[in-house]
Order: sequence, then structure tokens, then C-alpha cells
Amino acid sequence: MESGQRMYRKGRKLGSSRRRQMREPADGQDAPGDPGPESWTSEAEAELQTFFQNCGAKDRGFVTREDLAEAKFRFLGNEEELQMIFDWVDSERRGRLSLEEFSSGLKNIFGSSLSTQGLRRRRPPPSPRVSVTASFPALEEADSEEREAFLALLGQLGTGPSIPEEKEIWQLWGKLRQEEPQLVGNLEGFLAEMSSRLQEVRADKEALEQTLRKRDSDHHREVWQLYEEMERQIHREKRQLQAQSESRGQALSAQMQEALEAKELEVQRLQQGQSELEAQLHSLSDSHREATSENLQLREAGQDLAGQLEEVRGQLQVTRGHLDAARGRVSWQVEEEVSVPGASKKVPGTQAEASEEGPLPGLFGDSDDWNQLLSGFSSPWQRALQLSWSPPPTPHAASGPPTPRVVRQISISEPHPGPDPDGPPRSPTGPPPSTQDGKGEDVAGQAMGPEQPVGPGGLEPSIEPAAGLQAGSPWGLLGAPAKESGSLVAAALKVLVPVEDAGSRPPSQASTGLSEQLQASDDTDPGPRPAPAKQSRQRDAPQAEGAEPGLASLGALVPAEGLEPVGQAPQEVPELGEPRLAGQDSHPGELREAHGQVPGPERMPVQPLQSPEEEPQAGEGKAVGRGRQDPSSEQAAEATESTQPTPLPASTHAEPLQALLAVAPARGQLSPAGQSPPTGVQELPQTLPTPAEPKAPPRPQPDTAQAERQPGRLPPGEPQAESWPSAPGMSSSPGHPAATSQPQADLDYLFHVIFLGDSNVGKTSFLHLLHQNAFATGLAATVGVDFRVKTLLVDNKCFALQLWDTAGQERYHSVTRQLLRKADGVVLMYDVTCQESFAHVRYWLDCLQDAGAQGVVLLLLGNKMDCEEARQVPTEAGRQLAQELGVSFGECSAILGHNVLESMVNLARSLKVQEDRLKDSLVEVAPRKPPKRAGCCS
Ligand SMILES: Nc1nc2c(ncn2[C@@H]2O[C@H](COP(=O)(O)OP(=O)(O)OP(=O)(O)O)[C@@H](O)[C@H]2O)c(=O)[nH]1
Ligand SMILES: [Mg+2]
Repeated sequence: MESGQRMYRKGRKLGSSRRRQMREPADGQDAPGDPGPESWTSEAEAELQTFFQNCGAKDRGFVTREDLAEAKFRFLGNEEELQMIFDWVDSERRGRLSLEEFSSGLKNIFGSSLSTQGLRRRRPPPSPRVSVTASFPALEEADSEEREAFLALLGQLGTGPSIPEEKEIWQLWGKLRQEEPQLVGNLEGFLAEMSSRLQEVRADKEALEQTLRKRDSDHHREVWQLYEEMERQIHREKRQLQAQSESRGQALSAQMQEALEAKELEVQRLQQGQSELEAQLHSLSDSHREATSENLQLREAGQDLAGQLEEVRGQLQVTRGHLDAARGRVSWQVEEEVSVPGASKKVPGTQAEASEEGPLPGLFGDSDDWNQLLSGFSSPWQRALQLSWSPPPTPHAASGPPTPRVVRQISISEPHPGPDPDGPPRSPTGPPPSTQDGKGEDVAGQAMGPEQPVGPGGLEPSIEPAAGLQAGSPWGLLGAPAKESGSLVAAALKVLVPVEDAGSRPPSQASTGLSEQLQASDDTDPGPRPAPAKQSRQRDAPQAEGAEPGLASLGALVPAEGLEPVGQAPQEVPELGEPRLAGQDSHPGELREAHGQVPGPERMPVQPLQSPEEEPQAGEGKAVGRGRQDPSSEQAAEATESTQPTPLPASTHAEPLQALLAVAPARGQLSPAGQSPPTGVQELPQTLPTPAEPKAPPRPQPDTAQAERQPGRLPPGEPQAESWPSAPGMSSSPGHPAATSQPQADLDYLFHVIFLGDSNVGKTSFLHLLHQNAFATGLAATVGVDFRVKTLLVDNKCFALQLWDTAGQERYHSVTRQLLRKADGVVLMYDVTCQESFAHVRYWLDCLQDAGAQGVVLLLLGNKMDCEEARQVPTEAGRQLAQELGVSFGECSAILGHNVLESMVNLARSLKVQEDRLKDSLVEVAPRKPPKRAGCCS
């Protein structure tokens, strides 16, 4: 449509220009005549239509530039002119023109030769402006007529009096008038058209500007309205938000205020609580200070008491020495004399009463009241000591408590002077034959009645020296004299037991088995109990019982205390001594008699003692029965205690060795089978003799020594040896066992062996393997102290080794130190994989020396020799240290069992050698004693 308008405008221009040409007279020679519209004739129109038809433009509706090649118009000179017209009409360079556009263009230009000529001439414009300017005068210089005509033209155009292009238009107009006047009309038309167009454009522009201004104002107004609206909305929202914030802030402030008030209240409460706590703290601190001061006072009082105790001990020792010197006999003998007769007087069949009666006071007579002296002992432990103290006073008495050895020695010495060679002094029916008439022999007869047969007079002299030795080395730390303990002591103790038993038990009872005796004692003598056992127990009982809880709870302390009592109870020791006597080659017959007279060890109702063969042997059998009964009852009690969880309950009674030995059986293998022993007895372990065992048939003696010692006492077939490899010098075969887990009725020796060494060196493992024949895994560190009894048959001698397992941890060293003075032998164990444990061996030796241990058989034992790869202590280093210390040495492995039993066998031999040495020294010194005792008693 726009193209249509354009064509319309072009046509109108050409028309106007043509009209102007027609109005203006053609001037010059170039004028083609009359190129007016009349020149466009019907012929030209027909040619044009033909051209459209021929070129196909009529069908297409437009004419292309290529179609011009076929055009042949008579009113046009050639094709070039036609193309010029085409290009002129096709101002937009589309390359095609509609039929109307092309027709109007031709009509405007006529298509005449003039027109084409004019176009042709105009086409190559040779710098028209210059030429025009040069040839055509300026508007001011022009002819007034021409100027007016030109101004009139401009006036027609409506451009105003002056326009910027006025001079150019003037030049163009003038030149065109000169050169192609026929085109002046076109120029005028063109100019008019352009002017009108400009006017239209201006009008449009103005309209547009107005529209724009209006729209801009409208837009501005709308924007302003929007802005105002948004401002209002923002203000509203702002006010809302402020209101919300204010409300929220008020709520928060209220909450904070409440919380603050609550906190303040809580703070006030806390302050009150703090003030109360401070008050309590002050009161507690005051009470603590008071308690501290009281503790200090108590500690000082305790120290004072300890000092008093030491003084009392010293006084006791002195008193004993005086007594010994004055009476020439051992205090315990006197004690026996006093107690046994008393018991026989009251209840002939009950030993308990006899033992309860007046032992100690009678011992010291009017001048020395032992109880009074001992009254200073405040602690149960001390009481236990006091009660258990029975060894004879010696001038050299050391501060340490009496040892079983001493008692044994004494007992041995007494029986000899005793007037009853047959050993019936403790006739079961009544009070012991010996009386308190003052005769040493009588006293000895009562107390040591059984011993008389053992060593009819011959041993007596040797006993006194033993007393002296005892004083010199109270407990196992004996020097040369003290070391007499061992078997001799055992024999003496054995004798002692029967004395008490015989005095309180009728012969008929003696013939009964141990279990029967136990029953009888339970039935007939529910209260009294066996004399020996009771005697010792009754003495200890009140105090020991008092001490029992504490001791039970502190198992660690038990051993130390337990050891002390051991020496007190001669009845228990006799058991051990009995076999010893039986085994002595020098007094075989006496030994047998002694066995017969002496009831079995009280604490260890050894089988042999109750064997049927023993009973009929003599009236001693009664005493034996007594002795067994007593021990059995004691065992029963102790075994009952042993049923308690802790392994040391029995020892916790502060009972001496007898208690410990009674406990040991509880951990052993033997248990009373059949019969109806007390429940505690039934639970007794198998390792130690039980009431049932005495009834067992005599065991085949493994060798001659055994036969001489205990003919027929060993139950046949009873396994005596463990499944250990035989050690040199001992046999492990069933018939000749070196180590036996079965109770040995005929114990030749009893030794205390203490295992020392750092923690973790394997002491407990060693002992566990020794007893259980199996390595124990997962053992906990030993707490306090533990002990086991191991019986060994070595070189035809029966050894009872009371093995004390101490705790290596430092916190228990004080407990361990208490044991050391009681040691017959010490095993210093170190770990070959731990240099430190080896270095600490000297520390343990110092402990031994500090404890006053002397004459102790030492064995340096390096454990864990199976760990060669981790070894830190060479074997040679251990050997050199042993040589330097003058002790035995060995290495072992508790895991493999290497040198476990062997080392114990060797230790037993060493202990025996030491014991024999002491015995020999005793025998030499003994003869000097009888006169003293005789004088004292008489
Ligand atoms: N390789 C090896 N290890 C052993 C041996 N004997 C003991 N042990 C181990 O050493 C560790 C300590 O053993 P214990 O018997 O408890 O040591 P202890 O000396 O009794 O220690 P305390 O009771 O604290 O004094 C345990 O783990 C045992 O398994 C041995 O011969 N060889
Ligand atoms: Mg241990």
C-alpha cells in the first residue's frame, strides 16, 4: 500500500512536471516538441500492454529489469533509456515494479525521445554543480526576472523566503532551465512534492511531538500517582511493621523480665544454699579438725601402747628368763602341767576345760602374772599373740614371737625328764599323771607325756638347750641353735599334743578312729573340745575371736599373725613332729612309741596317727586318739571356717601354725570321706590328713626309711606323688613319691618357706603349678599374702612345706615383712625377662636382714626361663649373684614346669640339712638343762 502511495506520488510529480513543461514553452533545441500528456497516445499504451503481455508481466503483476530487454517502444530510443526510467521509478531498488508503477513512470516521462534524451544527458553529469556554478550566475547576480521566477517557485513550494538549500536549488533550477528546460517542471514538481512532504512531515512531527508530550505528561502523571501510592503503601507497611516490632519487643522484654526475676530468685536460693553449705563446711571442717586432733591423740596413744607393748615383751622375755632360770624348766611345760591337771580335775574327759584352766597364771606363779603383763596388749592381734604365746622363756629371748620350733624343742626336752616312759602321763581317764607338785618330770610328763616314750630321758637334756636356743632365735630365723626347730620341734609338739589329749580323753576313745573321735567329741564334749586344741584355742579364743573379723577381712595380715600362734600350739606341731620322730633313725622304737602315745597332730589329724595299728599299741593310743580327736575337732572348726570364701579364714583366727595347717588341708586334695565328720572336715581338702584317712589301711612304705618311720601308716595305694618328673634324690613313682599331694601322716619336717620377689615374676604361677600341676592363666596379682602347704617325700622323709605366696606390689611389702622373721626358707624369685626384678633381689635381701632373719635357707630362682628371646638376665648373672650371696640358685619356668618341683625338693633338702645341724647342736646343749629344770620344778 505504501508502494502504491509512492507510485502515486511519483506519478503526480511526473505529471506536475509534465504539466509545468507543458505550461512553459520549450526553449532550446533539445525540446522534443510537445511532450505533454497528449504525447502518450493510445499507441504507446498499446505498445506498453503488448510489452506486458510478451514479457509475462501481466500474468505476474510486475515488471522486472530483465523484462526490459524485450521491450520495444517506439516512443523510446533504446533499451538503455527504458532502464533509466525503470531505475528512476524503482527508487527503492527492489528490482521489480508493478504494472501500474511502470506505466505511470513511462507516462510521466513520456517515454518520448526527448525525455530519454534528457535522461541520457543527465546521466553522466559532468560535475554538474561546478559546471553549473561556473556557468550560472548566483541568485543575487541573476536576472531579476529569473530571480523572481525562482522566488515564485519557492513561494509555490511554501518553503518560506529563504531556505538553506536555496542557492543549490537556484543553481539546479537555473542549469536545468538552461540545459533541459523540459525537466524544469519535474524539478518543480519534485520540489513541490518535497515541500509538501516536508510540510506533512513537519505536521506529523508536530503531531507526534504533541502526542509524545501528552503521553509523557500522562506517563509522568501516572508515575507520580504510582509513586505516591507506593509511598502511602510503604508508610502503611512501615507503620504495621513498627507496630509489630514494638509488640514483639514488648513481649520479649516481658519474658526477659520474667526470666530475669526467676534467675534472681534462683540466685538468691543458691546463695542461701551456698551459705548453708559453707556453714556445713565450716562445721565439717571443725569436726574434721577435731577428728584429726583425735586421730593424732589416738596415734600417739597407739605409739605409747606400742612402746608399752615392747616394754611388756621385754618384761616377758626377762620374766621367762627368770622363770627358766628359777624353775629350770620351760614355761610352757609349767603351763601344761597347770592346765592339764586342771582340766582333768574338772572334767576328766574334756580337754577344753583343762586347757581353759589356769594355764598362764599358774605358769608365772604369784610373782609373775602373765595375763597381767599381757593386759597391756590392746589389739586383738596382740591378744592373739599373748594367748598363743607358749614357748618357754629364755634369757636370750628375742623380740620376735615364739616359733613352733622353739615349742618343739621345749616339748622334746620335757618329755625326756618326764617320768612316764610309757607315755601315759596324759591318761585319758583323768588328769595327767604328772602334777604340779613341782617336779619337772611330772610337768613334763603331763605336758609332754607322749614325749617320754620318744626320748626316755635321753632327749630331755637336749631339750633344755633347745629352750635356750629358742630364746636366741625365736622364730625360724634361728641362728645355729634356733634351727633346731624342724623335726625335733615337730617331735616335741607331737608329744605335747598327746599329753593334752591323754589327759582329757579316755583310752577307749583313743582307740576309735579320728572321725569317731570327732563325733564323740562333738557329741559328748560339745563345749570342751579336745584339750590341746582347746587349750590353745581357748587361750586365743577370746582374743582371737575378737581379732577374727579384722583378720578375716585383712587376709594379708593373717599369715603374719597366724605364724605366731603356730608356736603357741604345741598340739598342732606335734603332728608334724610325730612323723619326724617316727622317722628318726636314732630312735625308731621311741618314735613308734611316741606315735602311739602321742595322739596325732592336733591340727593335722594325720592318717598314721589314727591308723588301727597305732591305736592298739599302747595306752598311748588313747592319748593318740585324744590327740586326733582334738585336732580333728580343731580341724573341723577350722575347716568350717575354711569353707568361707577367703582361703585364709582359718588362719585369720590368729591361730598359729595349726590353724594354717588346718586351712592348708582345706585347700588340699584330701577330704574326709565317709564317716560323719563335721561338715567342715568333709570340706577339707585332700592334701592334708583328714579324719577319714586314719582309718585307711596302712600304706605300703615306699622304702625302708618310710617303713621304719611309719610302718603301715601310709595307706596302700594312696597316691603320694604327683605326676612330676622325678627329681634327683627323690622318687616320683607311686610307690616312692617325692612329692605327694596326699596327706602325709608321718611328717618329718615342717618348714615355712616364703616366696619373695617383685610383682609379676611368677610366684603365684609357680606355686599354682606346684600344687595343681597346671599353669594358671589370668592370675591376678596377689593381694596381701597367701599360703599353701605342699608335702614332699624326699629321701624317704616327709616334708611339709608351708609355702607363703607374698605380694610383690609395694603396697603389701609391709605385710610381707611381717612374715620374714618366721621363715625357715626363702625363695627369692626374679623374672629373667625383667632386669629390674633381678636388681630388686638385693632389696628383698635387705628386707630379710631388716626383719632379723638369719640362718634362713635361701634359694635364688629365676623364673620364665622359657622366654629366651626376651631374656634380660643371663643365667650366669644369676649364678654369680647367688655365689656372691652364698645362696642356692636355679632357673625355672612356671609355664613349662621346669625346675619347679625340683627346686622345691632341693630346698627341702637344704632345709633338712639346716634342721639336722640345729638338731645336732641341740643335742649337745641339752644335757645341761635337766638339772636346771629339775631344780626349778622341785
Ligand atoms: N612366660 C612365662 N610367664 C610366666 C611364667 N610364670 C608366670 N608367668 C606370667 O607372669 C605373670 C605374673 O605371674 P604371677 O604368678 O601372678 O606373678 P606374681 O609374682 O605372683 O605377682 P604378684 O602376685 O603381683 O607378686 C602372669 O601373667 C603369668 O602368666 C613363666 O614361667 N613363663
Ligand atoms: Mg602372686
